[in-house]
Amino acid sequence: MMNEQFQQALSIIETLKRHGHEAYFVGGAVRDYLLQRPLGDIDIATSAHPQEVMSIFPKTVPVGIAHGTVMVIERGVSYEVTTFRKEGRYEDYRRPKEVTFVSSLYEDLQRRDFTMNAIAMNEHGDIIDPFGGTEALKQRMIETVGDAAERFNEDALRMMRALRFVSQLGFSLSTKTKQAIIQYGHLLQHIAVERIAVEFEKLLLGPFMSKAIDLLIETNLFCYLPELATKKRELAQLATYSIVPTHRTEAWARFAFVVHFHQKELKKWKLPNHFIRDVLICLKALEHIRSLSDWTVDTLYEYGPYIPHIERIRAACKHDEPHVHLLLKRWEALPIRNRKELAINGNDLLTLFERKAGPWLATMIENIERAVLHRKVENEKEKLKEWAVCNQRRENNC
Ligand SMILES: Nc1ccn([C@@H]2O[C@H](COP(=O)(O)OP(=O)(O)OP(=O)(O)O)[C@@H](O)[C@H]2O)c(=O)n1
Ligand SMILES: [Mg+2]
Repeated sequence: MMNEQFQQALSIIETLKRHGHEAYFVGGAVRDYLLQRPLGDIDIATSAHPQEVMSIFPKTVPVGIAHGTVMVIERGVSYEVTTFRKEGRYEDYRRPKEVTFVSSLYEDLQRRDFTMNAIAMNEHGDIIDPFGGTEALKQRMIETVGDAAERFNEDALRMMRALRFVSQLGFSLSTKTKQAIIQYGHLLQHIAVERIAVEFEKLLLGPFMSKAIDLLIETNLFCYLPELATKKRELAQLATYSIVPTHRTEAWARFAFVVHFHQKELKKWKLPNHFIRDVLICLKALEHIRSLSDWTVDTLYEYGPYIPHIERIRAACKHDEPHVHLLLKRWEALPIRNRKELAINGNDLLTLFERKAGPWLATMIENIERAVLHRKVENEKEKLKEWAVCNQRRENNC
């Protein structure tokens, strides 16, 4: 029978039905349920209009009223409830500005991207599958609903979605779907970079990333991704890596490292600045950490929280085993993990030397930090004071 997440969501369907509307589970959750994979968000399609949905449920957020979507919150879980619709007028190959609500589930499913995503399930767990989605799941095949050209012209992002599903599920593209991507790949130029980046990130994180990257190359879709048109060879290199990234920072940093992206290129992908900063830290580390022996007391200390990312990327690029656990143990065993753990601070030193703050202070703290890290002195306040005074004398003598 239905799993727990669906059971929880059942009350939403039942409430809608009690008010005389049709309602079904649709989209990725039904697909993943049939594949016995962990479910993401649960989407519900209904004949009720957004205003009706908002009046029926006590807790709702109008997240996309224009597209017919209302978020319903029940017992702390949010569900996207979307009115049966077909896309309206298409502008510039992006999702339409307006939608037309339709009365039947069939028409709603008909406008969805792939057959595996166009399966509905009712409150009894019965499957409604007018486009052969379950068969496609069995065949492990990604196939557009109806005419591929139409589906990709409605929303060109769907071509990226196809490849990210390849990466996540290991499925193949049907011949007609692949041909259409080759033919309409250029439409991706009309899509907001942020939306492309979301799909590309999922592609980078998938267990079948290599297969997806190979298809990105085979279909020439990579030509329409920011800063990648000239990076065919580098992308092909990325496709040879077998380690599945465990984190988005790791995924992007590995990608950036292989295709030689720097700040400028990462900005073109419109990634948030704080995230770019994290990726750049990993890239800097990868320039000099090439083998396990490059992990020294100093590099462990410098990159601390980034060690897992960096080590996994290093290993992936070298077709080597990552030694994350070992390195984290070594990192934890360091006398200090960051400057805040020093048993002495700036104020202590100002008092000790009866001097005004100045550049000398930063140098002094850095010297103490290095000395503690390399076990030249114990991390104890009195010992550090003593060491600081001696250090100062030594400096003055030279
Ligand atoms: N460009 C798009 C985006 C979405 N959909 C439809 O809307 C559903 C929900 O979209 P979304 O949550 O973005 O994707 P999922 O398929 O649910 O994948 P995930 O599990 O990653 O959320 C999809 O299954 C598909 O039926 C579509 O037809 N065209
Ligand atoms: Mg979803």
